[in-house]
Amino acid sequence: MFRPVRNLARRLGLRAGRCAVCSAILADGGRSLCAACAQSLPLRTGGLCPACGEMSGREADPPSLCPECRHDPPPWDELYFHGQYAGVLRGLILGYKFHNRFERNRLLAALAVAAFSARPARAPDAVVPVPLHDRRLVWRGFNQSLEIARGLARHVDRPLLVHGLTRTRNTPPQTRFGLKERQANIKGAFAADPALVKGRRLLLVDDVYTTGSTLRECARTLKRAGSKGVDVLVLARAQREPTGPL
Ligand SMILES: O=P(O)(O)OC[C@H]1O[C@H](OP(=O)(O)OP(=O)(O)O)[C@H](O)[C@@H]1O
Repeated sequence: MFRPVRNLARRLGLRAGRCAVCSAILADGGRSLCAACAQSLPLRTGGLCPACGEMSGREADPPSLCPECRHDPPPWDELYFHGQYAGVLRGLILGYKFHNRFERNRLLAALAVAAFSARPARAPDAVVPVPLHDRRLVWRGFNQSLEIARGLARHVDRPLLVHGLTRTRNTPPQTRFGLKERQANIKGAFAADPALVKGRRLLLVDDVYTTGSTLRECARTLKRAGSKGVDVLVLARAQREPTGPL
């Protein structure tokens, strides 16, 4: 297909009938994944720290707090995520964000809903996406976290606070930095609107958690503005490399 037409069709989600991951033709046009790809997107439920999602144990192990979170608990109450930032899930997110695969929108929102619904969850008063700076928004054309948050807000039937948080600095992408630099890069980069968040229990949504610097900064900003409590949800949790870039 002529490339601009193909891209438009993708953006409009008009490639129904094919698996969103491998493009195999689906016998059942209502699904978005073939059986094999659906199997490669399992929900991670064990062998992890429930506070930060660090996956240090075997999957069969019950969740248990990691030493870091015991010593310095994160500024949120609950963390929900679908799976490790690797393999098919990582490919889905990267294609969505950087390779014009906007039609994955609904599938990624569905994975977020599955992560939220997998265990007894407290319904938030409202849902808040991690914002992009206006310049980054123009560059990408959409905010991936807002699109994921939109599906969640619909699922929990609560307001979506698109402007609950704003990004006040156009920070360079976190992917360029290691742990310490990520914390410095994102510090003071957000503002919260007290008129929207004060007194409310919020579900804060992002696509990927690597060091947690972005979510920590956002959660603290929301709490300083009077939020009653913050839970966080990400699609994927990256594992830290023992050495090398994060
Ligand atoms: O847990 P952290 O170490 O803070 O990293 C996670 C953040 O990094 C990515 O954003 P990035 O700033 O790279 O820009 P992007 O949204 O354009 O991907 C991602 O979308 C998260 O917001």
